[in-house]
Amino acid sequence: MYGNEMSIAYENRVFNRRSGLSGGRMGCTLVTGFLGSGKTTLLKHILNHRADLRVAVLVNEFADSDVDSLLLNSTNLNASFNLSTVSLTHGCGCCDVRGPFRESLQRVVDSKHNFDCLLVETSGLAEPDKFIADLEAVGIHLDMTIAVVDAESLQKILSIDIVKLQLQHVDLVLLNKCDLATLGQISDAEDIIEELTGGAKIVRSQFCKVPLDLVLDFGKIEAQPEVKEDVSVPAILSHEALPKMTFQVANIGNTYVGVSSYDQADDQSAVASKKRVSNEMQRGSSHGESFSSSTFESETPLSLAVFQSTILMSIRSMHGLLRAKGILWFVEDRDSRFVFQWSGVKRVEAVSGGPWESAPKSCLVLIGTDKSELESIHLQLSKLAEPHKEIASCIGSKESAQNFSMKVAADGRFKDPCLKQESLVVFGLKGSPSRGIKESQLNGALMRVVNGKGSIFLTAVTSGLDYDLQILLDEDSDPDETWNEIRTAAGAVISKICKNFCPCRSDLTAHVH
Ligand SMILES: Nc1nc2c(ncn2[C@@H]2O[C@H](COP(=O)(O)OP(=O)(O)OP(=O)(O)O)[C@@H](O)[C@H]2O)c(=O)[nH]1
Repeated sequence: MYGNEMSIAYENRVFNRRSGLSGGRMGCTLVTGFLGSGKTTLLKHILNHRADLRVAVLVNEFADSDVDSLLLNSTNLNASFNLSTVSLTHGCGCCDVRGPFRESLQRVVDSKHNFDCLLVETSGLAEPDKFIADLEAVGIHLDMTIAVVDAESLQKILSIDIVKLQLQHVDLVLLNKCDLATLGQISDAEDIIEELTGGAKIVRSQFCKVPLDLVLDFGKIEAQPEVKEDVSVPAILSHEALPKMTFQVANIGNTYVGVSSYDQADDQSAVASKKRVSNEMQRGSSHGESFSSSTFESETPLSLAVFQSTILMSIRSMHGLLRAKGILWFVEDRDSRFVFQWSGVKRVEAVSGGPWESAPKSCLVLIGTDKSELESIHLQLSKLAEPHKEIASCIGSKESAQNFSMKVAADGRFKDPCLKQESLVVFGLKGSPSRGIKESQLNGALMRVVNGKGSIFLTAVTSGLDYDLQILLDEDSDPDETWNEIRTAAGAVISKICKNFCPCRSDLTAHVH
């Protein structure tokens, strides 16, 4: 825990609780912000640094899959807190006042855990105001509403009405992803936010790393009496958002494909507030009249080679795609569970944090404005996941991979590369922990820069402090071109990170080179 993350008010609260002083209403921090801005990242940051604070978390998801719970790894998280996880399905916090959202809130209030505070992550397409009545109804006090904003992409998404609505009644704006944005983008975003919020506090952040007393109102967290832990009560409730209309379901072997969407014209059961959001979207969006989400699930591993050469290419060419996220299982690296993220200005990440803890499967959610684009990706994914495709899928090129490895090995800024599965090269820039440069910073940034250009798809595998990148050289890959692109991107990343994080830049640059 960082020294400055806990305020005196927090310490007082812990002291009071330990002294058995009873308290009043539970406080809530409502986290809003457009799709992919960094809301879950903020939640993870708070949970990782919460010390002994009893935090209940409620996640409201637009898609009909419980993917945020997977990405938050809530089962593990709760296990480490000695708590159980409950996933809630159906209903919507922002549209159904008597639905599961209020029930979940009531469960948090009634919980024997005596939570100190509640965090609610709204879906990236929800209006935060809609949650307030429910909080009040169950006796939870709204301490603050925080909007997380992607500094790099704010200007591009301003035409979407919900982006502006989400900024209307907030107390604090985390201007996030400042590592990706230029100084010009950051200051333009600050001007826009100031105008839209009427002067809310704005704090710049990278990966939402901010002191906890900025985002939790410790002053208002009342002292709660200590109680015996009841592990049957959840700390993290993953709450799926909108009742969906399924318009296509295919069943191929063990692969289940469902496309669902929220479409006002189709969904007569939508309640008034949801309809209003949709109508406002219609007016504000240049694409179609509503948002759609599609969920792909497969218990057959996908070919990484085909995924990068066809699916990713198609995804990149989609005009209406706003967000993609999920867990991927690849034939070429069966042991790794890749978390796939597509957000903001076509930023793509696929990071594996370790092996599978349950039966491997892929689950990918796409959210966008063009239903037909989503359907088309669906079809491609379902073909890719057909069991007989698995054998034919290893189409990497050993020769190209060896050629590429030799080039990496000759560049002193990189660690020694190795080959995995013949055509999969594992490589990465060297970090320098003693000088404050982490492998994860360098290689994470390198992955984002290279993947952002669109012709190469890097995945990352992490273990402890190690952060390796993987590239699959397929039959069409030109090792020289590939290496040139990665080498150039590496130079840019090193220079930016050295410039941002260390005053004695020349020293660090010399070391890394
Ligand atoms: N480079 C960079 N990436 C970030 C930062 N904050 C978050 N991300 C990445 O952005 C992606 C989306 O972050 P999430 O926290 O899942 O965003 P979200 O708002 O919860 O997304 P939805 O729930 O789908 O609306 C992930 O790949 C994060 O790792 C940041 O400050 N810099």
